[in-house]
Amino acid sequence: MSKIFVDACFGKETPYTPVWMMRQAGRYLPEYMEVRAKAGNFLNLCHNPQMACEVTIQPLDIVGVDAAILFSDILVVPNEMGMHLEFVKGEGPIFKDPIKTEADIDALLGGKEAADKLTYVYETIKLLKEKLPEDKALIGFTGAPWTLATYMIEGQGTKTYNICKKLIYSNPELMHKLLAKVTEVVKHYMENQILAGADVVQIFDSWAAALEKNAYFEFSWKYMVEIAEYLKEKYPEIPVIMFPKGIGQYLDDIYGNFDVFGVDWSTPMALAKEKLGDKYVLQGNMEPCRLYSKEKTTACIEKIQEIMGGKRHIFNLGHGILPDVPVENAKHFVNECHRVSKKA
Ligand SMILES: Cc1c2[nH]c(c1CCC(=O)O)Cc1[nH]c(c(CCC(=O)O)c1C)Cc1[nH]c(c(CCC(=O)O)c1C)Cc1[nH]c(c(C)c1CCC(=O)O)C2
Repeated sequence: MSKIFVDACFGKETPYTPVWMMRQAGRYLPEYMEVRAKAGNFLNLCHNPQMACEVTIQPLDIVGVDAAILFSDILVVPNEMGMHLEFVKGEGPIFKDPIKTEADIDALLGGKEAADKLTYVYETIKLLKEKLPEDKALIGFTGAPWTLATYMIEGQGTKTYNICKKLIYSNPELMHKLLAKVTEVVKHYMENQILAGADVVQIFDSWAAALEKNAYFEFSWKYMVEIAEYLKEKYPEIPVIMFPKGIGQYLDDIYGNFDVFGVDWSTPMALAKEKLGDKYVLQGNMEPCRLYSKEKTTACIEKIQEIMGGKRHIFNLGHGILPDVPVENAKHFVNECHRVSKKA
């Protein structure tokens, strides 16, 4: 049976435009909070395939999205490369011993060896393949090497990226050494997710907008394309989605072999269509805060539909759903995407 989401990723005609939401398995769902409480904490939940499988499926049953995204986190990768990871309440993720020197990079586990340690992720995918309805796609994912490196170097989330930028402008070779090492792990990580059963993969570059244009293409996009091209060469039937957040000013320079370009909420959809719509299927891009109003949600969905015309498009938010959004409004978003795009 063909999956509407996979068809849409390849730009094929579908009965309606499929929709999913970044961060769709998460804290706005009381059912998620229940499972997380049982797990004890967020990382335990990521490490437990049964529970991770359960929360991955929740948004399909509750909100009605067309694809499931594997429940995990981008930071399990540096964690399995040997960095101690903690999620501190109210502060987010913390690496207590951030990368500072070449010796720190050399000490990290690399390549397939590191990727093979993420067994709980592959177990979750295998369970999901048994449980998901045949017509629903499963999206695997990774963080982009640059976004992962920001946490590995800063030790936590950052507003200024000043330690990373100091490295980029004072010792670019060292930054490239780290990025190249993370890239090798991520290639195998994505490959392992595909072999376990992921139907589609997305690369999240959440902190793309931290870099000026030249630096962005040199320190981030190049590595994302390297990963995408590795996967497309071996697994052409698996769509690759790229999501570099906040780089609407750099669209003229986007290149590479991948299928779907994720448009964030700060980039006008019409601009993305003009610059990239012939080359890539576009995904996005409602401002997630519109979910606080059903009216504003409908208005935005109608506008996006008018621009995209139901062709070469996947509905999504322009970044993750926030924890205090009413579930009812998330359902409204999904229903409206289906309503406006349904073909007679
Ligand atoms: C930057 C980043 C991270 N993680 C991720 C990114 C890139 C995507 C993005 O930009 O949103 C990706 C991610 N994180 C999570 C998913 C699951 C799948 C999904 O539903 O999208 C995905 C795809 C679960 C999560 N990852 C996290 C949660 C919240 C943890 C909890 O349950 O308390 C979830 C559901 C925690 C997390 N994880 C991360 C941070 C900064 C935080 C804390 C911030 C916060 O609390 O929102 C790192």
